Amino acid sequence: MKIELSQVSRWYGNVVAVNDVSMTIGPGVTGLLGPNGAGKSTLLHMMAGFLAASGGTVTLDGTPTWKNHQIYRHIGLVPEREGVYGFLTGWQFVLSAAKLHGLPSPEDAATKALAMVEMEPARDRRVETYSKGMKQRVKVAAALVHDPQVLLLDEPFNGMDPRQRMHLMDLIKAMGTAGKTILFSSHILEEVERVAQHIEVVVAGRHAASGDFREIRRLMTDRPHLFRIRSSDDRKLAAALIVDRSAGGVTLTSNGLEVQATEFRRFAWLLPRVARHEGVHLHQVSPADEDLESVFAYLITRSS
Ligand SMILES: Nc1ncnc2c1ncn2[C@@H]1O[C@H](COP(=O)(O)OP(=O)(O)OP(=O)(O)O)[C@@H](O)[C@H]1O
Repeated sequence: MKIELSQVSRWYGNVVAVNDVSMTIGPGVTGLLGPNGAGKSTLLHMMAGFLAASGGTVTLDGTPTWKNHQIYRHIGLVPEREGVYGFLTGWQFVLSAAKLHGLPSPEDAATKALAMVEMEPARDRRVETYSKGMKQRVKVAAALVHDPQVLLLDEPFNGMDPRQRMHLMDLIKAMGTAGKTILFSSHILEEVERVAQHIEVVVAGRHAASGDFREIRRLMTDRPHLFRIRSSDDRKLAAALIVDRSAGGVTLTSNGLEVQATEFRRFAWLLPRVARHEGVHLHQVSPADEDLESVFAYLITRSS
Protein backbone atom coordinates (compact mmCIF):
# COMPACT_ATOMS: atom_id res chain seq x y z
CA MET A 1 0.00 0.00 0.00
CA LYS A 2 1.09 3.55 -0.63
CA ILE A 3 0.96 6.55 1.69
CA GLU A 4 0.93 9.86 -0.09
CA LEU A 5 1.45 13.28 1.46
CA SER A 6 0.66 16.24 -0.72
CA GLN A 7 1.70 19.71 0.46
CA VAL A 8 0.98 18.76 4.05
CA SER A 9 1.36 21.31 6.83
CA ARG A 10 0.51 21.12 10.49
CA TRP A 11 0.74 23.85 13.04
CA TYR A 12 0.09 23.94 16.77
CA GLY A 13 -0.92 27.50 17.58
CA ASN A 14 2.02 29.54 16.33
CA VAL A 15 4.38 26.57 16.00
CA VAL A 16 4.73 25.22 12.47
CA ALA A 17 5.60 21.56 13.09
CA VAL A 18 5.27 20.39 9.47
CA ASN A 19 5.69 22.79 6.56
CA ASP A 20 4.46 21.96 3.04
CA VAL A 21 5.73 18.36 2.90
CA SER A 22 5.07 16.13 -0.10
CA MET A 23 6.30 12.54 -0.14
CA THR A 24 5.22 9.03 -1.11
CA ILE A 25 5.95 5.98 1.01
CA GLY A 26 5.60 2.64 -0.75
CA PRO A 27 6.12 -1.03 0.21
CA GLY A 28 9.42 -1.97 1.87
CA VAL A 29 11.21 -0.18 4.68
CA THR A 30 11.56 3.61 4.68
CA GLY A 31 13.44 5.60 7.31
CA LEU A 32 12.20 9.02 8.34
CA LEU A 33 15.37 10.78 9.44
CA GLY A 34 15.57 14.12 11.21
CA PRO A 35 16.81 15.83 14.37
CA ASN A 36 14.62 16.19 17.46
CA GLY A 37 11.67 18.49 16.88
CA ALA A 38 11.84 18.09 13.09
CA GLY A 39 8.20 17.06 12.90
CA LYS A 40 8.62 13.28 12.57
CA SER A 41 6.04 12.35 15.23
CA THR A 42 3.57 14.83 13.80
CA LEU A 43 4.00 13.33 10.32
CA LEU A 44 3.53 9.76 11.60
CA HIS A 45 0.42 10.69 13.58
CA MET A 46 -1.10 12.37 10.54
CA MET A 47 -0.33 9.29 8.40
CA ALA A 48 -1.95 7.06 11.01
CA GLY A 49 -5.10 9.21 10.94
CA PHE A 50 -4.71 10.31 14.57
CA LEU A 51 -4.06 13.93 13.74
CA ALA A 52 -5.58 16.26 11.16
CA ALA A 53 -3.38 18.14 8.75
CA SER A 54 -3.78 21.93 8.90
CA GLY A 55 -3.29 21.98 5.14
CA GLY A 56 -2.72 19.50 2.30
CA THR A 57 -3.80 15.86 2.08
CA VAL A 58 -2.64 12.56 3.56
CA THR A 59 -3.95 9.49 1.77
CA LEU A 60 -3.50 5.74 1.85
CA ASP A 61 -3.95 4.26 -1.63
CA GLY A 62 -5.81 7.42 -2.57
CA THR A 63 -8.17 7.51 0.44
CA PRO A 64 -7.76 10.23 3.11
CA THR A 65 -6.53 8.79 6.43
CA TRP A 66 -8.06 11.40 8.75
CA LYS A 67 -11.22 10.15 10.51
CA ASN A 68 -11.46 7.27 8.09
CA HIS A 69 -12.27 4.17 10.12
CA GLN A 70 -11.97 1.83 7.14
CA ILE A 71 -8.34 2.86 6.79
CA TYR A 72 -7.38 2.03 10.38
CA ARG A 73 -7.57 -1.71 9.78
CA HIS A 74 -4.66 -1.32 7.35
CA ILE A 75 -2.44 0.79 9.62
CA GLY A 76 -0.54 0.02 12.81
CA LEU A 77 1.24 2.73 14.81
CA VAL A 78 3.92 2.17 17.44
CA PRO A 79 4.06 5.52 19.26
CA GLU A 80 7.24 6.77 20.89
CA ARG A 81 6.10 7.98 24.26
CA GLU A 82 2.64 6.62 25.00
CA GLY A 83 3.25 4.02 27.62
CA VAL A 84 1.67 0.71 28.32
CA TYR A 85 -0.19 0.17 31.60
CA GLY A 86 2.40 -1.56 33.74
CA PHE A 87 -0.11 -3.66 35.64
CA LEU A 88 -1.24 -5.49 32.49
CA THR A 89 0.59 -8.57 31.34
CA GLY A 90 1.96 -8.53 27.80
CA TRP A 91 -0.79 -10.96 26.86
CA GLN A 92 -3.56 -8.79 28.33
CA PHE A 93 -2.19 -5.71 26.59
CA VAL A 94 -1.99 -7.29 23.14
CA LEU A 95 -5.33 -9.05 23.61
CA SER A 96 -7.02 -5.76 24.48
CA ALA A 97 -5.63 -4.23 21.27
CA ALA A 98 -7.10 -7.18 19.34
CA LYS A 99 -10.47 -6.63 21.01
CA LEU A 100 -10.38 -2.89 20.30
CA HIS A 101 -10.02 -3.76 16.63
CA GLY A 102 -13.08 -6.00 16.92
CA LEU A 103 -11.22 -8.97 15.50
CA PRO A 104 -13.27 -12.18 15.14
CA SER A 105 -10.82 -14.31 17.17
CA PRO A 106 -8.78 -11.91 19.31
CA GLU A 107 -6.98 -14.72 21.21
CA ASP A 108 -5.59 -16.21 18.01
CA ALA A 109 -4.53 -12.79 16.73
CA ALA A 110 -2.80 -11.90 20.02
CA THR A 111 -0.99 -15.27 20.11
CA LYS A 112 0.25 -14.75 16.56
CA ALA A 113 1.38 -11.17 17.18
CA LEU A 114 3.28 -12.11 20.35
CA ALA A 115 4.98 -14.94 18.45
CA MET A 116 6.09 -12.53 15.71
CA VAL A 117 8.02 -10.43 18.20
CA GLU A 118 9.19 -13.52 20.12
CA MET A 119 7.52 -12.48 23.33
CA GLU A 120 5.59 -15.68 24.13
CA PRO A 121 7.94 -16.76 26.95
CA ALA A 122 7.29 -13.48 28.82
CA ARG A 123 3.65 -12.98 27.86
CA ASP A 124 2.24 -13.64 31.35
CA ARG A 125 4.58 -11.26 33.13
CA ARG A 126 3.43 -7.75 33.95
CA VAL A 127 4.64 -5.09 31.53
CA GLU A 128 6.28 -3.12 34.38
CA THR A 129 8.75 -5.98 34.80
CA TYR A 130 9.86 -5.82 31.16
CA SER A 131 13.08 -4.30 29.86
CA LYS A 132 12.84 -1.32 27.53
CA GLY A 133 13.33 -3.62 24.52
CA MET A 134 10.59 -6.01 25.67
CA LYS A 135 8.17 -3.11 26.21
CA GLN A 136 8.92 -1.92 22.72
CA ARG A 137 8.32 -5.39 21.29
CA VAL A 138 5.01 -5.73 23.06
CA LYS A 139 3.97 -2.34 21.64
CA VAL A 140 4.95 -3.62 18.18
CA ALA A 141 2.84 -6.75 18.80
CA ALA A 142 -0.17 -4.58 19.74
CA ALA A 143 0.31 -2.51 16.57
CA LEU A 144 0.56 -5.70 14.47
CA VAL A 145 -2.32 -7.58 16.02
CA HIS A 146 -4.74 -6.82 13.19
CA ASP A 147 -2.11 -7.74 10.60
CA PRO A 148 -1.96 -4.28 8.97
CA GLN A 149 -0.30 -3.70 5.62
CA VAL A 150 1.24 -0.49 6.92
CA LEU A 151 3.32 -0.20 10.08
CA LEU A 152 4.48 3.17 11.40
CA LEU A 153 7.06 3.22 14.21
CA ASP A 154 8.17 6.33 16.08
CA GLU A 155 11.82 6.15 17.22
CA PRO A 156 11.49 2.39 17.80
CA PHE A 157 15.16 1.81 18.71
CA ASN A 158 15.44 4.48 21.41
CA GLY A 159 16.78 3.11 24.66
CA MET A 160 17.33 -0.41 23.35
CA ASP A 161 20.54 -2.32 23.89
CA PRO A 162 22.42 -3.50 20.76
CA ARG A 163 21.02 -7.03 20.87
CA GLN A 164 17.43 -5.86 21.20
CA ARG A 165 18.02 -3.31 18.46
CA MET A 166 19.32 -5.97 16.10
CA HIS A 167 16.35 -8.20 16.84
CA LEU A 168 13.83 -5.44 16.05
CA MET A 169 15.80 -4.46 12.96
CA ASP A 170 15.57 -8.03 11.67
CA LEU A 171 11.83 -8.08 12.31
CA ILE A 172 11.32 -4.79 10.48
CA LYS A 173 13.44 -5.93 7.54
CA ALA A 174 11.52 -9.21 7.30
CA MET A 175 8.18 -7.39 7.23
CA GLY A 176 9.49 -5.03 4.54
CA THR A 177 10.66 -7.97 2.45
CA ALA A 178 7.22 -9.53 2.87
CA GLY A 179 5.77 -6.50 1.07
CA LYS A 180 4.45 -4.45 3.96
CA THR A 181 4.85 -0.68 3.95
CA ILE A 182 7.04 0.14 6.93
CA LEU A 183 8.04 3.63 7.99
CA PHE A 184 10.12 4.31 11.08
CA SER A 185 11.53 7.55 12.44
CA SER A 186 14.99 8.10 13.82
CA HIS A 187 17.52 10.87 14.40
CA ILE A 188 20.48 8.56 13.79
CA LEU A 189 21.71 8.09 10.22
CA GLU A 190 23.60 4.84 10.94
CA GLU A 191 20.47 3.29 12.40
CA VAL A 192 18.38 4.24 9.38
CA GLU A 193 21.02 3.01 6.93
CA ARG A 194 21.07 -0.44 8.48
CA VAL A 195 17.36 -1.08 8.01
CA ALA A 196 15.86 1.17 5.36
CA GLN A 197 16.16 0.88 1.60
CA HIS A 198 14.84 4.38 1.27
CA ILE A 199 15.34 7.48 3.42
CA GLU A 200 13.28 10.64 3.74
CA VAL A 201 14.97 13.49 5.60
CA VAL A 202 12.98 16.17 7.44
CA VAL A 203 14.51 19.21 9.09
CA ALA A 204 12.60 21.93 10.94
CA GLY A 205 9.28 20.70 9.56
CA ARG A 206 10.47 20.65 5.97
CA HIS A 207 11.31 17.86 3.57
CA ALA A 208 15.07 18.24 3.09
CA ALA A 209 16.15 15.20 1.07
CA SER A 210 15.00 11.85 -0.26
CA GLY A 211 16.80 8.83 -1.68
CA ASP A 212 18.54 5.57 -0.88
CA PHE A 213 21.20 5.61 1.83
CA ARG A 214 24.02 6.04 -0.68
CA GLU A 215 22.49 9.24 -2.00
CA ILE A 216 21.83 10.59 1.49
CA ARG A 217 25.39 9.68 2.58
CA ARG A 218 26.76 11.36 -0.49
CA LEU A 219 24.73 14.53 0.15
CA MET A 220 26.05 14.56 3.68
CA THR A 221 29.71 13.86 2.88
CA ASP A 222 29.84 16.13 -0.15
CA ARG A 223 28.92 19.15 1.91
CA PRO A 224 31.75 21.53 2.82
CA HIS A 225 33.64 20.21 5.87
CA LEU A 226 35.45 22.39 8.34
CA PHE A 227 38.70 20.95 9.71
CA ARG A 228 40.95 22.15 12.48
CA ILE A 229 44.59 21.30 11.82
CA ARG A 230 47.67 21.62 14.01
CA SER A 231 51.05 20.98 12.49
CA SER A 232 54.75 21.66 12.91
CA ASP A 233 54.45 24.66 10.57
CA ASP A 234 50.90 25.93 10.13
CA ARG A 235 51.93 28.92 8.01
CA LYS A 236 53.83 26.83 5.49
CA LEU A 237 51.01 24.27 5.30
CA ALA A 238 48.42 27.03 4.82
CA ALA A 239 50.38 28.52 1.92
CA ALA A 240 50.67 25.13 0.25
CA LEU A 241 46.98 24.28 0.73
CA ILE A 242 45.66 27.60 -0.54
CA VAL A 243 46.66 26.77 -4.12
CA ASP A 244 44.32 23.77 -4.27
CA ARG A 245 40.65 24.32 -5.06
CA SER A 246 39.50 21.56 -2.68
CA ALA A 247 40.61 23.69 0.27
CA GLY A 248 37.99 26.41 -0.10
CA GLY A 249 39.02 28.70 2.74
CA VAL A 250 42.17 28.53 4.84
CA THR A 251 42.37 30.57 8.03
CA LEU A 252 45.38 30.82 10.28
CA THR A 253 44.32 31.13 13.92
CA SER A 254 46.26 31.20 17.17
CA ASN A 255 45.09 27.61 17.64
CA GLY A 256 46.23 26.28 14.29
CA LEU A 257 44.62 26.18 10.88
CA GLU A 258 40.97 26.12 9.93
CA VAL A 259 40.30 24.72 6.52
CA GLN A 260 36.97 24.65 4.76
CA ALA A 261 37.21 21.60 2.49
CA THR A 262 34.82 22.01 -0.42
CA GLU A 263 35.66 18.63 -1.91
CA PHE A 264 35.95 16.30 1.00
CA ARG A 265 37.40 13.28 -0.84
CA ARG A 266 40.03 15.22 -2.69
CA PHE A 267 41.01 17.15 0.42
CA ALA A 268 41.38 13.93 2.45
CA TRP A 269 43.67 12.63 -0.28
CA LEU A 270 45.57 15.87 -0.67
CA LEU A 271 46.35 16.91 2.90
CA PRO A 272 48.87 14.18 3.84
CA ARG A 273 50.59 14.49 0.47
CA VAL A 274 51.01 18.26 0.75
CA ALA A 275 52.28 17.92 4.31
CA ARG A 276 54.84 15.31 3.29
CA HIS A 277 55.95 17.34 0.30
CA GLU A 278 56.44 20.46 2.45
CA GLY A 279 58.16 18.51 5.22
CA VAL A 280 55.43 19.53 7.69
CA HIS A 281 54.30 17.15 10.44
CA LEU A 282 50.56 16.91 11.06
CA HIS A 283 49.91 16.84 14.80
CA GLN A 284 46.13 16.96 14.72
CA VAL A 285 43.37 16.94 12.11
CA SER A 286 39.89 17.15 13.56
CA PRO A 287 36.51 17.93 12.08
CA ALA A 288 35.07 21.15 13.51
CA ASP A 289 31.47 20.62 12.42
CA GLU A 290 30.78 16.89 12.46
CA ASP A 291 27.73 17.01 14.68
CA LEU A 292 24.50 15.86 13.11
CA GLU A 293 22.83 19.23 13.60
CA SER A 294 25.28 20.91 11.25
CA VAL A 295 24.83 18.11 8.69
CA PHE A 296 21.08 18.62 8.82
CA ALA A 297 21.53 22.38 8.66
CA TYR A 298 23.53 21.91 5.50
CA LEU A 299 20.80 19.75 3.93
CA ILE A 300 18.13 22.32 4.66
CA THR A 301 20.07 25.25 3.19
CA ARG A 302 20.81 23.10 0.16
CA SER A 303 17.11 22.36 -0.42
CA SER A 304 15.84 25.89 0.16
N1 LIG B 1 0.84 19.19 20.86
C1 LIG B 1 1.74 20.11 20.55
N2 LIG B 1 1.56 21.41 20.90
C2 LIG B 1 2.46 22.35 20.56
N3 LIG B 1 3.59 22.11 19.87
C3 LIG B 1 3.83 20.84 19.50
C4 LIG B 1 2.91 19.78 19.83
N4 LIG B 1 3.44 18.63 19.33
C5 LIG B 1 4.60 18.96 18.73
N5 LIG B 1 4.84 20.28 18.82
C6 LIG B 1 6.00 21.01 18.25
O1 LIG B 1 6.07 20.71 16.88
C7 LIG B 1 7.43 20.52 16.46
C8 LIG B 1 7.60 19.12 15.86
O2 LIG B 1 7.40 18.16 16.87
P1 LIG B 1 7.45 16.58 16.62
O3 LIG B 1 7.23 15.91 17.93
O4 LIG B 1 6.54 16.23 15.50
O5 LIG B 1 8.95 16.38 16.15
P2 LIG B 1 9.86 15.08 16.15
O6 LIG B 1 10.73 15.19 14.93
O7 LIG B 1 9.03 13.87 16.29
O8 LIG B 1 10.75 15.30 17.42
P3 LIG B 1 10.94 14.32 18.68
O9 LIG B 1 11.73 13.18 18.17
O10 LIG B 1 11.69 15.20 19.63
O11 LIG B 1 9.55 13.96 19.14
C9 LIG B 1 8.26 20.79 17.70
O12 LIG B 1 8.68 22.12 17.65
C10 LIG B 1 7.32 20.55 18.84
O13 LIG B 1 7.69 21.31 19.95
